[in-house]
Amino acid sequence: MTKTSTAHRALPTASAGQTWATLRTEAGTMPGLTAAALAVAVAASAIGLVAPWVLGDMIDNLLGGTTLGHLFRAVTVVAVAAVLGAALTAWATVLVARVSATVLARLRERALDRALHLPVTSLDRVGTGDLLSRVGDDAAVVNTVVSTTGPTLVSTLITVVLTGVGMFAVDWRLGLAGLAAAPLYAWALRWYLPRSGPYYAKERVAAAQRSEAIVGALRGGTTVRAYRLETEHVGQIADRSHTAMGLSVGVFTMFTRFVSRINRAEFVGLSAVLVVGYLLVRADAVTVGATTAAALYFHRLFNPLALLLSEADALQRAGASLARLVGVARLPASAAAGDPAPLTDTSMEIIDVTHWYDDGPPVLLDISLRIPAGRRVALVGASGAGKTTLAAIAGAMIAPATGSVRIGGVDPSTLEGSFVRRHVGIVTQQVHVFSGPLVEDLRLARPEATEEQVTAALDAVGALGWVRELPDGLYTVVGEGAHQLTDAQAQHLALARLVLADPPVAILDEATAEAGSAGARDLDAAATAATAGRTTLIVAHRLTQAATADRIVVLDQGKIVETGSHAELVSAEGMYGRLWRSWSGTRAGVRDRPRQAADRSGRPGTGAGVVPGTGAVDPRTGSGLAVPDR
Ligand SMILES: Nc1ncnc2c1ncn2[C@@H]1O[C@H](COP(=O)(O)OP(=O)(O)OP(=O)(O)O)[C@@H](O)[C@H]1O
Repeated sequence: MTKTSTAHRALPTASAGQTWATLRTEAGTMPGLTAAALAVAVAASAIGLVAPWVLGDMIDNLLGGTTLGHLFRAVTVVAVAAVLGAALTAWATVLVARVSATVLARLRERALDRALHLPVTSLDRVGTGDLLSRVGDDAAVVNTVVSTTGPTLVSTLITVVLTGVGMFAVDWRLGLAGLAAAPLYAWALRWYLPRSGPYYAKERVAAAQRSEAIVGALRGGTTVRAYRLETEHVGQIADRSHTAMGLSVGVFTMFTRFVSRINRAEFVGLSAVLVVGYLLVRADAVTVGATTAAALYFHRLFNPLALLLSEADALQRAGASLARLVGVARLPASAAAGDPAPLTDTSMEIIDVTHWYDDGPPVLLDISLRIPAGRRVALVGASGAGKTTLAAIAGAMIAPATGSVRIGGVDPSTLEGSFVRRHVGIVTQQVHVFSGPLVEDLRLARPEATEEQVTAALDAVGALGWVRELPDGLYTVVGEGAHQLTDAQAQHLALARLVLADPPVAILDEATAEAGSAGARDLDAAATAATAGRTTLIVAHRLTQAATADRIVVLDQGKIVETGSHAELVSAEGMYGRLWRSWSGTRAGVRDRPRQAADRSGRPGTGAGVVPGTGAVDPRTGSGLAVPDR
């Protein structure tokens, strides 16, 4: 069976057509509310046409000699139209805001849902930054437009269209005269848009740099004072403030010039209507009242047009943000099907799996592997050999390009994601510790767990000692801005969560500690305890992790090159045997070496262990594959 690889190089951005289609579909799920919002907005704008019309009519009547009663009726109609128009406008604003806010909220939720269901490797690849900026910054940009100017813009747009129609209804020649302003409006916009975008971007960067200078100086206050750097820092902040201020003034000046161009367009348009009106009145083609109505209609366009034009760049920005949000929201929903049959057999089978990312070369080739229920298999190989990819496929985090996986004889891709998660526990290299009391972090694995059960799980993985020593023990608030845990402690927690969740199948891929260190011994013992009795696939970043497994599978460039028990592989003198001997020889030196700086993923050094191709122990980590500490 061939499946499409689900890894994404970057999160998609929707095209304009797709964005509109998504918005229409979303609005279409609330047909009553959407139709009511549009109808009320159209009625509110249409009622605004009444006053100029009546005033024009009144002027004609005055010129023709009218009665006081006629005049009074006209004034009453204008007053009623004004009150009704105000009420309808307010109502339309509320309805449009309700529709747009609901659509945005749904899009945001959907985008978050799709993002959280992305295959883990894809998420690693695209980075959480892009994702956060889409569901955070982009949604906020759209939200600002939707909640502040959005409803006004919708009614403004309708007003512009209806007023234009109104002008043509009075007299088509007067309508055409009004249109004379259109090129000038377009020209003003063409002048403004290409300048405003970059200017605003520069202004935002300058403002960010100013904040950075201020925050940097405040955070490093002690050092700044200790080295008497106050003057330099104040100078730097002043420089940046000056730049930001200069840009803000520049933005304002540019906007003022833009407004003057709009005013020019208004002047030309109104003059054209009046001149054409004068000529038509002289030729007896229209009345003075009709010309007045047309001029009033045109005047009525001033504010809406100015608003639309001045918000054009905000709209452009909101459009771009919306397309990014919709791009993620349109990702296919996670496959969920089938009635989950209870797992009676907990063996795991990987059948003829070949995998590649995007259009890249295969990173796994024809892998077949069976782990009998309750047994532990270790994956060993150089960095990039495909261990993490195979573990991710085994844990149904990504679908293989070809081939399949069976857990208890069932293909996990045909089961509900939550069902798979209940039966397959995964401990990855990056453990996230959620902010809050430590006990709550552990209860993520089993919300109903009692304090005794949580304590027992910590005890099982040997973490109870250090947890008790924390300022508030189990209730210590951990995570960002609170008590910081080390990488190894975070891994301990992940293993304790595994014990609490108690899945029959476990997949471990951690490379926190350096081989030979006390931390590694603790984590290896913790992993052994946490996986006892479970069908386990462990990505061995240290020889110590592999040696205790029931079976070791050596991967090289995506292929299985050796398999057997530790003893068998050592005596076979293949790749594993060479690594073993090499590592044993350097073990004393490794033990004394200080821990390398963690890389981006929180793993020490390369985290890999084996230098590709050579089969030698990586001199940077000294990890390679594992010798149990004796
Ligand atoms: N999401 C991804 N998109 C594209 N290529 C990827 C992705 N993840 C891994 N790869 C590539 O697939 C190959 C196998 O990577 P994988 O992480 O599975 O190897 P590994 O043996 O686990 O390595 P390490 O020990 O360094 O983690 C590598 O060439 C890697 O660059």
